[in-house]
Amino acid sequence: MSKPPEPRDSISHRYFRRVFRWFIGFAVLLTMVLVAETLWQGRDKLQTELTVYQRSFERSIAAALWALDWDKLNSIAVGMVEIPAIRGVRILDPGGSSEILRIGALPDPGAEIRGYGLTHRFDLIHEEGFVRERIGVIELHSSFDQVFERSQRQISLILLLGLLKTLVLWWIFLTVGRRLIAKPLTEMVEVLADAEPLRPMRLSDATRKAIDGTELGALQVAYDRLIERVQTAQKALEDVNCSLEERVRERTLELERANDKLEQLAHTDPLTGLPNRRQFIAAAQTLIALSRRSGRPLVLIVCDIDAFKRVNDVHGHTVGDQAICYVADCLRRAVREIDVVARFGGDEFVLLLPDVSAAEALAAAERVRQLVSGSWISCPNGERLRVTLSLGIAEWATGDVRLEDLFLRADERLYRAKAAGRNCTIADDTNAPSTGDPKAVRSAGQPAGH
Ligand SMILES: Nc1nc2c(ncn2[C@@H]2O[C@H](COP(=O)(O)OP(=O)(O)OP(=O)(O)O)[C@@H](O)[C@H]2O)c(=O)[nH]1
Repeated sequence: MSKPPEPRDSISHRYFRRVFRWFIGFAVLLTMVLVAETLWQGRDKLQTELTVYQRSFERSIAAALWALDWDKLNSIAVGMVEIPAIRGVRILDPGGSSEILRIGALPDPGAEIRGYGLTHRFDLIHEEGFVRERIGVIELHSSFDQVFERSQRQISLILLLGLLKTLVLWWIFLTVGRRLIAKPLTEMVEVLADAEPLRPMRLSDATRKAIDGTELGALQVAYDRLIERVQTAQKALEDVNCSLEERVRERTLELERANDKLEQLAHTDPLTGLPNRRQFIAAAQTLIALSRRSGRPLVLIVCDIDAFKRVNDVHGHTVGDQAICYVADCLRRAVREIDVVARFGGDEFVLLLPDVSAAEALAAAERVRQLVSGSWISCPNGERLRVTLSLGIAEWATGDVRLEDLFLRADERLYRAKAAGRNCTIADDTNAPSTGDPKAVRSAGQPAGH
């Protein structure tokens, strides 16, 4: 199980850090606007309050000024300055240039900030009947502290709510972002890190639900489809592999069969199915070696179809082949299982008989000769063809070294059998052909096939 790569940062953190940088900037700006608006409203309220005080005091001040009652004027002004909204009172002459009375904190004449609602100035009017006369100008001064004092609660509330709003929003964004983005992504990474190769992404139900219909959901579906395609391609590859393996197996079998056939052909005579010269020599070497080791007898019989050239000439090669097969069949039937029978070439056959005495070998040779001559071959023209064999026998002797030594003696006896008139067997160096079958001696002077 491989450990998933550790991310350097959380995507939700990074994403929301960036979002909040902008969000906080905007929230601060908005809060500043709200604070400014609140201060502006505070200034308006102060203005209204000063107007209310103007209405309350203007008559008594105007009366005291008309009567030039300085004590009363002074006590009214002192009383006014005790009101929290009024920091200072100044009474000017009707032209508004010379100061008549000054109580409380007042800005220097040049430093007055008019238009900000901190100084409320109005005329003092004396009315008598229908006569209205301006007898002076009065200024009520306030300060920004008053505005702040009046707006303090509201501003604190705005700042507190702004902070709370930002924190709550930050928390909501992080929680939702973690649930919808960071957690599914982490699970995807872990699932992929632990997944078996070529298996679809197995996510929990909660995560599947959370990413359903989103880019992450699409990513998971795309991954699963990719795996499906890879699986299909892999299956196709396996099929191709299987069929290739099957074809290779078939080809190997065919080759093995062909090799067996070749092997068989290399050792078998194709016409008769008997072992050929090559296989006979190999078998003979083994039997000779066994015989030499055990000291048990081993006999070679060489046979040749008599006047076979004439068979070919008179009856054609097909009948000649038929005759060869007939003789091969007789040989097969006449010998034991352990004996080796082979077609040595042309119309010449050989038999190798282990563990037989000279007499038994001669009997076997005679059995073969009689079997061959005892029946006939049906020719296509309806004629009956009888073939005979001449045979030479030689027994492995103590002075023999090679197979050729045995062959020399057997061949020489075969020639003598031919010379003795054919259809007979010669088993020794006397000139007498085998007389086991009187017919053999009788037919010796006549050519085969007649
Ligand atoms: N039909 C056929 N003829 C073959 C085959 N192999 C060799 N021959 C013929 O067999 C004949 C062998 O003749 P020889 O053994 O020399 O002489 P022969 O006529 O048998 O006379 P003797 O051996 O003296 O009795 C030749 O004419 C070859 O052409 C074969 O596979 N089929």
